[in-house]
Amino acid sequence: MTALLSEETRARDEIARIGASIFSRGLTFGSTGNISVRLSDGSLLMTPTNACLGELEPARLSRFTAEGVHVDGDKPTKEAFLHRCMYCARADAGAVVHLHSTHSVAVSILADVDPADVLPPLTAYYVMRVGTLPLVRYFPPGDARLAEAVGEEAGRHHAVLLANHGPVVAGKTLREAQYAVEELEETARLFLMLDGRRVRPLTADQVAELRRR
Ligand SMILES: O=C(CO)COP(=O)(O)O
Ligand SMILES: [Zn+2]
Repeated sequence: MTALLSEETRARDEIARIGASIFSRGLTFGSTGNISVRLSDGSLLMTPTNACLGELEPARLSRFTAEGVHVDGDKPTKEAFLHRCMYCARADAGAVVHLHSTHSVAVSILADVDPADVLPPLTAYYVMRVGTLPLVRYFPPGDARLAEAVGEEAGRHHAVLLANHGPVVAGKTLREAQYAVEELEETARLFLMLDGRRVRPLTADQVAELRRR
């Protein structure tokens, strides 16, 4: 019990710290975005709805039992079901981060991207931390159909891009999810910067070599 309590306390503090870091660097705005962590007993901590990621209070985070019952904290994010769909499909996921990071959102609005894999393999770190990125078709924020559509991709992909909305990324740890969503955002930025230029993405062999590691 003591070990579990300290695990929970640490997770609450980490959510607030990483939320503040994300917000202070302009990676999401206003009250957009949400973060969750799965504890070792299967219970979930989530950011409350309409909370600013820059000002999270560890004690007010929403907590769900492993069975999905909201037991304490403020009213949870409207994307709670979406986060749960990610965890259901990915047994190894320990955290999920959803942001409205500007360049990723911009790419989610482009008409001519490949919905099976939105961004090209521009850099090794993108391939290592994100890999492939399917576009999930548009549904309103918080809609059960959006969560279901994410759930359909989540078994094969830890990162997805919600059309006209933003990225959702799972990781084994919150750090891992944070680093992956930041890599996605920077790659989206590079992709937009390079628009109209001739580019030399990694070759299929180079991508395959990174995946074997
Ligand atoms: O990004 C958001 C919805 O997609 C923010 O919603 P919440 O404030 O309910 O977490
Ligand atoms: Zn959102």
